[in-house]
Amino acid sequence: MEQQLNRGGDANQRIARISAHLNPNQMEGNSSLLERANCRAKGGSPGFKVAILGAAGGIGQPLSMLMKMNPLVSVLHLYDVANTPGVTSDLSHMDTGAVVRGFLGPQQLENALTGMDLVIIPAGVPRKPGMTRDDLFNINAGIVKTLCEGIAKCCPKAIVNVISNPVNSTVPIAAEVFKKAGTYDPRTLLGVTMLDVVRANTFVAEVLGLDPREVDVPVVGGHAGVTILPLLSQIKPPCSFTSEEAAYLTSRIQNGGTEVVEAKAGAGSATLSMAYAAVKFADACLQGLRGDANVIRCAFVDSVVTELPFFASKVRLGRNGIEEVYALGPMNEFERTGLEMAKKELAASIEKGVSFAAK
Ligand SMILES: NC(=O)C1=CN([C@@H]2O[C@H](COP(=O)(O)OP(=O)(O)OC[C@H]3O[C@@H](n4cnc5c(N)ncnc54)[C@H](O)[C@@H]3O)[C@@H](O)[C@H]2O)C=CC1
Ligand SMILES: O=C([O-])CC(=O)C(=O)O
Repeated sequence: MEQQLNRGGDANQRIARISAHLNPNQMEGNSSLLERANCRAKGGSPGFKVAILGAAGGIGQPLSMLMKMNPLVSVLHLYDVANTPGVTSDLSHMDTGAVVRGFLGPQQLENALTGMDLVIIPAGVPRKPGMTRDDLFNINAGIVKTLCEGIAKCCPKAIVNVISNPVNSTVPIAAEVFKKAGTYDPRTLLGVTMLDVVRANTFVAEVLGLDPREVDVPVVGGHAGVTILPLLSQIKPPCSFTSEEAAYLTSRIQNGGTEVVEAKAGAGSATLSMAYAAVKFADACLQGLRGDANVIRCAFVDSVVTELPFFASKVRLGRNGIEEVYALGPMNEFERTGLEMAKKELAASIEKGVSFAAK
């Protein structure tokens, strides 16, 4: 008997294990017999530290689960103003490598952010039918501003993925906050437009009768209505479209978000496909940080490819975040007309974000 107990470690280790079982929440500030410092370390498993802000929401929960399954993640911090204990407890039972810790409320924001390599922000309210993304500005602008102030203070070098809408304004707000704090590095701030690419690949594959996994459509501009500009002429594999097909596909891609908002009939906007897209994008950022070559995705970034200060286009991701922002490439007349419409709306949305942050 004694031998068996000894095999299981000394008394302190046994108590620690029992206590861990009694208190699995891994919540910041939870007191129990077990201090986290007493846990047996996981041997410094390689990987990145990722924080999700808004982790208990419609996007946040599936996003947190998918990031818990990501082998590139060693530590996953889940922050929200509500419900993080339950989400953290639940996810902490998954037998994947990432260690999950939960953080609840503004007092715990700094601890949630300290030491992070990548911060993903899906915090904020979603649309209801009849609303535009810009209608979310009044609530979400302040949320993103406060969270970015925390990032500037606690992990100024982290890569930041902004999901909260309206992305066309929240990314400029984040940039202004970082500029004000003296921490702005345009290579590390990315508005997540991956869902537009995911939708474009899916809808184009439907029309062409292809497997969506074989299709790659660049989507440039921004992330709202006409600012979402799919470049069907640059699709891989190369394919041609009739003008009716191009008009149908462009409209469906631009209105994909509204399609989901209407189908959910008041219960929110895209969450599951967004979580999938966010993880696809976050994984690319982590691959870049790891030093993988040729990691290229579309994102809404600080840019000189047009006269606007921000624009979504293809970027190459690397150890410093964005290593290269690609020019838009050749466009047909339909796309050039779309580009002019996109730029007009984008300019106003960017300006709205910049002046909000200046207040
Ligand atoms: N970039 C994109 O492609 C997409 C963006 N979105 C946007 O993502 C945002 C989130 O959408 P859902 O997850 O569906 O909303 P949700 O309402 O289900 O979840 C939002 C979460 O944010 C939390 N939250 C609110 N204020 C916070 C704060 N100050 N700090 C931390 N967390 C806070 C809430 O407690 C909630 O858990 C919305 O703004 C939505 O428009 C949605 C789909 C696609
Ligand atoms: O449409 C919305 O409000 C959410 C969103 O950004 C999207 O699904 O693309």
